[in-house]
Amino acid sequence: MHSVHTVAQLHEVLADFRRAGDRVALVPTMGNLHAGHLALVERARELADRVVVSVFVNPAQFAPGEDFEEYPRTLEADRERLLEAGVDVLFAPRTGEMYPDGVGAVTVRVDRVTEGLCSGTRPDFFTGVATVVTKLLVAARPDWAVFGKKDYQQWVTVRRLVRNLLLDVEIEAVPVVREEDGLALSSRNRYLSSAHREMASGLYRALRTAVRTGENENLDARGVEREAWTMLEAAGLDPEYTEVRRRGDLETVTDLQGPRVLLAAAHLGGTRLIDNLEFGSPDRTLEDSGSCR
Ligand SMILES: Nc1ncnc2c1ncn2[C@@H]1O[C@H](COP(=O)(O)OP(=O)(O)OP(=O)(O)O)[C@@H](O)[C@H]1O
Ligand SMILES: CC(C)(CO)[C@@H](O)C(=O)[O-]
Ligand code: BAL
Repeated sequence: MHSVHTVAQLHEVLADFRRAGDRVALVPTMGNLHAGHLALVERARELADRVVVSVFVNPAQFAPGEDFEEYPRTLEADRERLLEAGVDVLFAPRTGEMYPDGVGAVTVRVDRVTEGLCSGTRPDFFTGVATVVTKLLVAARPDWAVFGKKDYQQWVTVRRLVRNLLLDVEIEAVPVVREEDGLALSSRNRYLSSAHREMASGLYRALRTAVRTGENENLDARGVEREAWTMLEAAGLDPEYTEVRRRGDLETVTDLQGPRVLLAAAHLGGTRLIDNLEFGSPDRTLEDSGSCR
């Protein structure tokens, strides 16, 4: 496995792959790798001849007061896991490499799909993500880039970004990987105390129960959201949002007729958790074509 830290080194390695006719998939991460990330790597290996994983804790997506400093940085352990997983290139740039003229010198802003949901408490988050993902795609020029549906609004944002910047890359999504009790794997789970870790499975339970109740009792979207909110509070979590949107493009909806996703964020102690559950009828056009507003 090549371990590279600069864009010039990355280009050198990629040029060799291209000369051999190999196709490349990129998996962007912030490191502290777990089985969720490895599912992305596995999908990337199915798609492409060569897999590049980036590990970069992107300062632009953290607001002042968020956990940029504390975010777990475990590059040596990450390197070992990627080697075992058969990854070809680990790209771990320093901040100056990604932001030569400083964070904020150039930004990429995606509108509409970034409104509401996680933007409610993290208003600049998706601009930070869109900016760094654009840079990573330009640096690596992959044929595919693979994202997790755990960060659902991020995935939709990236699809809209790629479509509207006319970037020649396919965005591939991987379903949420969960612990046995249903908690979505996330690097931030390690912030949870053991008592809160037990309570954290209440997030996915609330989503499942709310969807089931909505379908059984013919609730509308607002009814499902209220149900999820109540379930979260009953499980001892502090809800930030619970929202039903159209699956795949996050259009706002009032009813449950068609492809839907219930998304939620909730707090436990100082830890913020997000999760989502897709439901309703399948809509291949929304999910496969990258169609966005
Ligand atoms: N449980 C999971 N299932 C599927 N994909 C995941 C999961 N966890 C993370 N990913 C995906 O891995 C990629 C990198 O995510 P990231 O490095 O931020 O990990 P994370 O565990 O989500 O960390 P954080 O706690 O910061 O949100 C993203 O595309 C994200 O959606
Ligand atoms: C996509 C990403 C790597 C951009 O920093 C990050 O938001 C993440 O890990 O989900
Ligand atoms: N997994 C998304 C990155 C973040 O929350 O900062």
